[in-house]
Amino acid sequence: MDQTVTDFARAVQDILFAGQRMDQRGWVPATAGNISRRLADGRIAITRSGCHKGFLQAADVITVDMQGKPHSPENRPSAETLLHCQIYRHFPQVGAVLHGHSVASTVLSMEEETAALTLADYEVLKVFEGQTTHETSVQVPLFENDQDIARLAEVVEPFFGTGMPAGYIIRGHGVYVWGKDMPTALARLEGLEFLLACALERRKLHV
Ligand SMILES: CSCCC(=O)C(=O)COP(=O)(O)O
Ligand SMILES: [Zn+2]
Repeated sequence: MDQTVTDFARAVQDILFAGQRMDQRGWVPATAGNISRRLADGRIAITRSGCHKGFLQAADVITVDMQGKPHSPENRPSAETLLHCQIYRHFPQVGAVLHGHSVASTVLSMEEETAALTLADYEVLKVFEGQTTHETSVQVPLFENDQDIARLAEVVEPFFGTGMPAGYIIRGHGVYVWGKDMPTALARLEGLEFLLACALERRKLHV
């Protein structure tokens, strides 16, 4: 079989699996969230806008170019496609991007008054690249939500230069994470969501 076809078919399987996994964990309620995978030929495979991520069909995965333009004009890619493309442009080694709307990321990002969530002293911090001990802290940047995704991307843009080890959160909206491939991105998301759930539990204990 043609290599381009095989690569796209694998990307579709990766995206469907990720959607089911994220749905099982309660991170993509209703039609929330979006999922993408870089293809070997430079295109991006991404979820169609408005699909439930737990029940994705192969036809719900479409392709866009690095500027977010769909290859078939009748296809409407995720409303947040530009945020995926931005990550792929900044990190050539990134192969998959995930966006979810968990309770913990939504609530904590609305409650936190500073510009980042600090996650410190957790063993699971080691899920993030370069972390070898629990005696450390990771800053997850928080950005104001904006329905204008191009404008939101402009606000996020400068942070790529400063290193964003864990991903980022849009306030009251959800989290973005990425990895070299889909399993790595899913592991990062699982690690980050665990840490956010811990942080939320601790805040509840301390009220
Ligand atoms: C019901 S969630 C609102 C839109 C959103 O934030 C999201 O993640 C899903 O948008 P998409 O266009 O990718 O389906
Ligand atoms: Zn969203």
